[in-house]
Amino acid sequence: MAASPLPRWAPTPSPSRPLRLTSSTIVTSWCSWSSCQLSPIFFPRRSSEPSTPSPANGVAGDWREESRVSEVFLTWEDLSVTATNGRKGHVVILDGLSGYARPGEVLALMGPSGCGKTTLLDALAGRLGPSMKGRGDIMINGRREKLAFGTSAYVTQESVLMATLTVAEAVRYSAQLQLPDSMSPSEKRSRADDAIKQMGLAVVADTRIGGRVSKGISGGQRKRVSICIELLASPSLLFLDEPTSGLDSAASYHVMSRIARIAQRGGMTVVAAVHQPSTEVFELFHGLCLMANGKTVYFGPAAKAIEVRLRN
Ligand SMILES: Nc1ncnc2c1ncn2[C@@H]1O[C@H](COP(=O)(O)OP(=O)(O)OP(=O)(O)O)[C@@H](O)[C@H]1O
Repeated sequence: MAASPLPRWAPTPSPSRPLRLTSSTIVTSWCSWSSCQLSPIFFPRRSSEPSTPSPANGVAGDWREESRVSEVFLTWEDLSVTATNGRKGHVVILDGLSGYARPGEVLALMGPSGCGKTTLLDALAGRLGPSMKGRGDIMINGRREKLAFGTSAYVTQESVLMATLTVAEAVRYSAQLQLPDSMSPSEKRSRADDAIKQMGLAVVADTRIGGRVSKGISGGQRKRVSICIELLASPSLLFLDEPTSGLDSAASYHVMSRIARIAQRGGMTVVAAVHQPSTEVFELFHGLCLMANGKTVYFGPAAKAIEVRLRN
């Protein structure tokens, strides 16, 4: 069998399974944002949890049984990524990052262009390319486990949508293809229609998506269609790479507020790389991971980051 290009510790997708909480799932109790030590970096303390397998403590690093979880506490500890870069040898892209993302909350990854936001998202989502090598621990609910297929979704910067389809057609076709055979076509259609409503796309459901040649829905609506398609399988963990890039502040707010609301209602964990958000968008974030040169320079509540900045 060919070796997987993905790092051993990455949450790798696996064959389709229902999303249910199993007895093997440990739901760890974390300190609340407010009680955590602040700046420069803090890390959640776990309750009396069984020892977590990690290279550091010498426990075998093999994946345990797949977890089928309805809520995901995602943590990463001492996470580093290096890229093999021709003559230059190895380039360190991420250097010893630690952090976490919690159910019902949006964690924003911010920092200057090239600081490593997309690489961190890719590492957490198990999507590092073959030229990248990761080291460190990534844990799902306190354990190094595989995520069952459908538990996580990733929305990339570029949306790949067919210009000739209407919004409803695109989402319904995706539902027919993505959702399990155990669902009837009418259940799949109704799931698609619910997702369209949740993302505020009902008014443009019958409008063509459009493209460069034929004008269709707006850029913000297009972003929401891409996210809507990823939400069809009700993922517990959503990765978003620049969900607001190219949008004006009103459209950005519309996209992010929908995501924050869906996360809060459904206990979904969201990790989003975001560029220069407006104040209104920033206020939607629960957590902030501020990065520079592949390192974390602040990890904590987004609201506290402003206080820290004002104090210093
Ligand atoms: N395969 C690779 N080989 C070598 N260097 C790479 C590779 N992929 C990314 N990099 C470098 O790693 C750094 C981080 O890239 P990354 O895309 O994660 O940054 P980013 O913060 O998401 O940037 P942006 O905000 O511009 O999208 C950059 O300097 C980039 O050039």
